Amino acid sequence: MDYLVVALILLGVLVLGTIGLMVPRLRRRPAPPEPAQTRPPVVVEEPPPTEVAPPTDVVVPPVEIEPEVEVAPPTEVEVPAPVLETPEPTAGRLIRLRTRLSRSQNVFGKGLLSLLSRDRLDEDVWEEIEDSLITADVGIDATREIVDRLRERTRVLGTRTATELRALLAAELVNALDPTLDRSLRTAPREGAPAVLLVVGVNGAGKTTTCGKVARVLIADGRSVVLGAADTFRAAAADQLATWASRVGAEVVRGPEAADPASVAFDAVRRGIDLGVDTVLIDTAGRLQNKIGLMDELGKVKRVVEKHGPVDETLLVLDATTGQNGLEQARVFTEVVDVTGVVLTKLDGTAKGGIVIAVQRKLGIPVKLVGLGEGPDDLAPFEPTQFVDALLGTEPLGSDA
Ligand SMILES: Nc1nc2c(ncn2[C@@H]2O[C@H](COP(=O)(O)OP(=O)(O)OP(=O)(O)O)[C@@H](O)[C@H]2O)c(=O)[nH]1
Repeated sequence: MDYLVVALILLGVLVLGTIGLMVPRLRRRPAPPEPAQTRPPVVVEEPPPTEVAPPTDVVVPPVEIEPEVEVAPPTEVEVPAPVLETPEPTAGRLIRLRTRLSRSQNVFGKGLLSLLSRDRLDEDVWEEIEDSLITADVGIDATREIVDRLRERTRVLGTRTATELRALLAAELVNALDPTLDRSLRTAPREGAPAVLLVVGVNGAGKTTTCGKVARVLIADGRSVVLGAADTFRAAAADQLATWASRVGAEVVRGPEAADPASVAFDAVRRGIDLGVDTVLIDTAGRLQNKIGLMDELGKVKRVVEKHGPVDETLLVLDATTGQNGLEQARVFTEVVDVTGVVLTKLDGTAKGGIVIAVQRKLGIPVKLVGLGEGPDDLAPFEPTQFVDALLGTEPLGSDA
């Protein structure tokens, strides 16, 4: 019996031992792998108890939901085109500028008319009339002719009233300006090639300004233009020309500083041909020391340009304020190049409008354009009748003004 009890105890110990061995193993197997804890355990301190505020009515502002912004597809940024000026049409410009001309010629005109209003036209009065004309730069020869004719007609016609005398004087002045001369500018293209205009004259006479103004005149009349900056002597001249051109959307051909003027002129004409424009205007330098230098330079410009075709017009720019002295200088140009027309500038700045008559007589070349101010449109086609009327400061008689 004792053996049986001992055996049962042993069996019980064995069973319990086996269970004891199995349980830890079973427990360990399904346990998920513990994350590796490297930090030391954090001790969380309990916050001190806070007083809880009694609940209040919280006004929640309405949430504005922004409408979805439509993002436009990227567009190309448009650079605003430069605002081009619209030059005034040339028709009637002299009439518009008449006030300016009358103002500058006020003394001359008024003086003449008051002489003609005298009761008796004796020798002294005729002498005074002569002096007035000479002072106004009409020139001695032209003055004598004008006064002689006027005296003769007054005598023959028995003219006495101031109005009649004024009309006779105006007629003589117009006659001295030879209204039959062709004053048109040859600016129309020929056989598909642009007309070429050379602009020459002494330094400071207003060549660059005139080129700019003529370009505007042409553009106003519906023509297309290329400008050639062949005044390479004065660097600012090309910039000046470029400014004029940009205002009306014309192109300028310019060379590097001190470039050969002839090569710039040649390139300008070629560009004009390539673009198919109507007219190419070439600004030249005037600062030439002597006739030989002038001949060399202008002669070369002309020769080189003529490789493309003939020069249609050579405009001589003359400063009216330089009077008879300017005329002498101008004559040199006419000996060097074949001048086809005169542009008389700065007539607004002199009381000596009679220079127009002297210029035509001495040079034998028609005045085609007159400059009456620094403004862009202060250039007008020359018209003898309107000019004389403005010169005498009276209302035009029998003109279409
Ligand atoms: N009052 C007045 N000024 C004018 C007129 N024409 C030109 N001028 C002025 O005369 C000055 C000389 O003009 P430019 O065109 O530079 O003369 P330029 O002959 O080209 O001179 P260079 O290039 O030095 O040979 C400028 O200040 C013009 O504004 C005009 O009809 N009236």
